Amino acid sequence: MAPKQVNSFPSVPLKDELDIVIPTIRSLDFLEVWRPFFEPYHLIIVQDGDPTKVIKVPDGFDYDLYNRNDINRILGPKASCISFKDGGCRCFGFLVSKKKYIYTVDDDCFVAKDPNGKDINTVEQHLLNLKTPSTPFFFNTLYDPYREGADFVRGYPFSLREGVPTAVSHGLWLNIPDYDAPTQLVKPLERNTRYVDAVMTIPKGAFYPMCAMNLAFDRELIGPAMYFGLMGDGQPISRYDDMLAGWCSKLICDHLNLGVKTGLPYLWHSKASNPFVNLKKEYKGLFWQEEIIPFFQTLTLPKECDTAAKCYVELAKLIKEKLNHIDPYIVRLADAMITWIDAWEDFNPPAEAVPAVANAKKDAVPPKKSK
Ligand SMILES: O=c1ccn([C@@H]2O[C@H](COP(=O)(O)OP(=O)(O)O[C@H]3O[C@@H](CO)[C@H](O)[C@H]3O)[C@@H](O)[C@H]2O)c(=O)[nH]1
Ligand SMILES: [Mn+2]
Repeated sequence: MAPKQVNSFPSVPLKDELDIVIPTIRSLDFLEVWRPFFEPYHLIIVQDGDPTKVIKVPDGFDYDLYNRNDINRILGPKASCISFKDGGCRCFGFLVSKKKYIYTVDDDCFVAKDPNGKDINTVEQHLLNLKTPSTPFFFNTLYDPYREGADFVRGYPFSLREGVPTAVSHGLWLNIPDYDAPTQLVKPLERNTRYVDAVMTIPKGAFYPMCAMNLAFDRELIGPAMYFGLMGDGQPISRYDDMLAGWCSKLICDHLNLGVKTGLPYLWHSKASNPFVNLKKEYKGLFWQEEIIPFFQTLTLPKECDTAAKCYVELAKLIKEKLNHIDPYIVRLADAMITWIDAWEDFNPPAEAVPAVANAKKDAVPPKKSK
């Protein structure tokens, strides 16, 4: 029985281990309030919308900024799998990063305070979540057993106390909650004021609505599954970018015995997007999901799928085969999932790839600009 890991916050920023990916179609002024926590890290900014618009990055940050022209130049025909005019474009940042961990955050999210009035360093908490094990096979009723001041409760099998590696850390939001359009419409003034001091592993076999506003993950474990789909311009659906990635990544985490955590850290979500615009963007998802989610709930991947990429390719095939009756879009989506994996492997060659070829491809990506 392995000694229980007692976790403490990483003492220094782990800038060599983590990139921060920000999709934006507006402004990056929000970075000012995050400076104490974000400045040590490399930012990958994915500028959506009009590439001729100049989006200013506040001085002092180390960043690469990619607009649509860069994405097209770098990916060539494979750029077709990256959404345009939807926050899902952020997954381009996941593709080009070279770091083990990714933290992705929206540009209308700010630093929240904990009940003691202390500013919450979301990066630190996410790293802690990712660096400590998950417990998907048996629920610990005292929540995260690896946390200071907690442990496994009586009756928790000792054979399961080592836990499994954590692949995803899903943070939450105070103020504007991530509601769908119908809920936003009927509860326009509702604000989330409840700070729940807990981190929980989402049990194996359970799915969840993954929101990308405050999300971190281990690229090496689950990166290939973090594709944010074909959304926005020219597509029949939007605002289901992170939902798709959530369903796919959770199925694959369950298959590979990896963990997904939700809860701390919180951030402050400031902007309520227009519920009528959102309804138009997401309405197909509201009814498609009633069929898509049971598909994921009843799916078993073959045991030969022993990496996230292999699982993802198999999943794309099954989606194309089993869900194409929903809408012709599903076929395009499944094809785009394969294109994504092709692009992923151009930048992140599988271990068995020929080093010479892999290096040539990897070096073909000059960033647009960095400081
Ligand atoms: O066309 C676009 C629209 C937005 N973005 C960037 O994406 C994020 C989120 O945008 P926004 O805050 O307007 O969206 P919300 O309604 O608050 O939240 C949705 O976004 C996803 C979570 O991230 C999910 O779909 C919903 O929860 C901002 O950074 C925008 O700048 C974009 O790049 N292109
Ligand atoms: Mn928002």
